[in-house]
Amino acid sequence: MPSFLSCVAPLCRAFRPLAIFNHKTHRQNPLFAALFSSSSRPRSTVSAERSREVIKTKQRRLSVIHDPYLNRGTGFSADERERLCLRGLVPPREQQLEQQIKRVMATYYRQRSNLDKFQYLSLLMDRNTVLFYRILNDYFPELAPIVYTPTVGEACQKFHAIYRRTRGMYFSMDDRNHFRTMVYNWPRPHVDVIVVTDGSRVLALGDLGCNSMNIPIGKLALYVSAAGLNPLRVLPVVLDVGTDNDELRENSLYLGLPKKRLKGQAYLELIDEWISAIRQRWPDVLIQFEDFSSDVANTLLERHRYASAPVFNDDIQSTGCVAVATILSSLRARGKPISAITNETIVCTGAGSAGLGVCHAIVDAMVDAGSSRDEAYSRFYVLDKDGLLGEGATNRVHESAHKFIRSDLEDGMKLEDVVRKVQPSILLGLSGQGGLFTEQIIRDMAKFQKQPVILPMSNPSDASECTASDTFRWTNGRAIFASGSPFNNVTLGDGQLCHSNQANNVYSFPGLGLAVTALRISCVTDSMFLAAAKRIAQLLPDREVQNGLLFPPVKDLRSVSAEVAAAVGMVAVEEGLVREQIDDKLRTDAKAMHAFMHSQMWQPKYSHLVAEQAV
Ligand SMILES: NC(=O)C1=CN([C@@H]2O[C@H](COP(=O)(O)OP(=O)(O)OC[C@H]3O[C@@H](n4cnc5c(N)ncnc54)[C@H](O)[C@@H]3O)[C@@H](O)[C@H]2O)C=CC1
Ligand SMILES: CC(=O)C(=O)O
Ligand SMILES: [Mg+2]
Repeated sequence: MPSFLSCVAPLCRAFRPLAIFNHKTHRQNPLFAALFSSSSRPRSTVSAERSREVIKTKQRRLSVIHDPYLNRGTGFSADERERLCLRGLVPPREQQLEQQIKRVMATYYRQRSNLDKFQYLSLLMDRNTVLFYRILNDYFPELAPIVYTPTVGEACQKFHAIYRRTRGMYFSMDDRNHFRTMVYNWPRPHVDVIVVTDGSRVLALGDLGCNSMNIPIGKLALYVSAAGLNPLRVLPVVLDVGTDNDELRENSLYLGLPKKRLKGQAYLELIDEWISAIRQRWPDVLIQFEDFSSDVANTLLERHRYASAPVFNDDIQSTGCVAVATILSSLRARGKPISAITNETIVCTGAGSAGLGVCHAIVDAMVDAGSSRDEAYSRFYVLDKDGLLGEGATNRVHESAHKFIRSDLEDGMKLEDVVRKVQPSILLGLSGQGGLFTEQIIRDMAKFQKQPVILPMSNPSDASECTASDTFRWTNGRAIFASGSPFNNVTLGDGQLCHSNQANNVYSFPGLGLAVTALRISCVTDSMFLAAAKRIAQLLPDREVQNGLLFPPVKDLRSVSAEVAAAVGMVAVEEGLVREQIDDKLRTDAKAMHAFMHSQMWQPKYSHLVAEQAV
């Protein structure tokens, strides 16, 4: 029997010329109406109310302690100890979360390296879900660089060497034709978000094959911590389609298939089979494509974004969102209206999926601010490893780069020459090349612009095109700076405090996931990301923005995510993509939507464990 995907995919591909999702056209189309309104979940009306959580369990004794979601370590109450048969299995004195946090953090600080800290936190995550997320929330600015970029990069590189126990699911090319049964091996009935990678481009570290599992795990930890997704309902996935990383493939400790990467039609069919299997068990689940190399990232997004909803690519779309937010906020910092985005001159180094995703998102923002699409494209100068994309670049770049090809400048022109020639207001780094923005280039930027906007967005830290301290020194503190991985703020010799912002997609994807889950949004559209970007750019008062702080610090990510979720939710209502039945107040009142998103967040606290009778 032909699969659902094989039936609808050719029809959906016919709609691809609509590169920017036109929701009105799509809604009027019966095919899309059917796709986006179908659901296997029973409908219930959602309001801002939320009931207090009680967990019922049939488990007893050590199986309670060995289940990280039920385990409270020393924190079981007397009642729980009695009813769940835990007397004598844990030390006698009951402790509160605060005391547990104190002990865990003291041990954390004794870890010698960042990788040791990463491992220690992974073990905690395996042991006690609530304690892990409470600590991640309370110490977010300190711990995020460990569970996420930059340390997660090192943890991926060494995954085969430090592996301890499994988390998430692996679908390998040897499992083809079994995906539909394999999905039922996942023990939890509900999944809201899947982050999936094939490990073909992990940060700027290249092809890490099956070692990439820590990326989906890390991203999902951020979904839980930064937006309150339920940790029981997230699933990290690696598609092991081989690796072209010879060193890994030849290492006997490597845990993926020691085979070369699957390519071409066979690769696309494997992804089709996987998505179809996932949709069969969890029709509504949000699928986030993560760290797919640029040769497949766009193809996969276009193939699945309308055929299998909801799907998005984090590196293309959420990175675009945070870049637009950064630029809009930088306009406020420069004392300009945000509509002045149409006048920016942008040099972007990197024409991969992230670089082009960012450039296309900025084009959309310029069009939204009143520019024509052609005028918007003309504001860009995009470079790849061979220099400026001029007329000779047509054959070497992905078709999504064609609109950015310049006919007025020489193909392959060097970055320093481009900067001198066009005197950009914004310099974007999505090249993965650490140190690409040299002293000369940054000093030139500062010559041409009173407040040059310098955005080295590549990860991890070593791949950053420049550092915060160099940038502020070379511009005498005049630059507006945001990087992909975190840098400390910088105090210059004269005592001036310069803010280092983090332009990372963590500001957007968690909130998007919260909205999609809470409202059962059927399709992720580019207008949702634009609305989120505009919201993020307005979160801080003028006073702070004018001091160079572009958006709230990462410690406030939960409130940022609620704002993002509310913005996404309002767009979804307008576009007719909400499948949950919601009351009228939520449809019309942005404040109610915001309160609702807050109310939907999972909180890391010990809810009451109730012993259910085993049958
Ligand atoms: N801050 C954030 O939230 C995010 C950052 N990124 C980062 O963006 C970077 C790029 O990601 P992808 O586009 O997926 O990678 P990619 O490897 O597909 O693209 C890299 C691009 O940089 C170009 N390049 C290489 N050397 C260059 C040079 N000397 N000058 C100009 N261009 C050069 C390449 O030709 C290619 O076009 C990675 O470091 C990734 O970690 C990606 C997603 C989100
Ligand atoms: C942040 C991210 O998604 C990346 O560097 O790939
Ligand atoms: Mg990524």
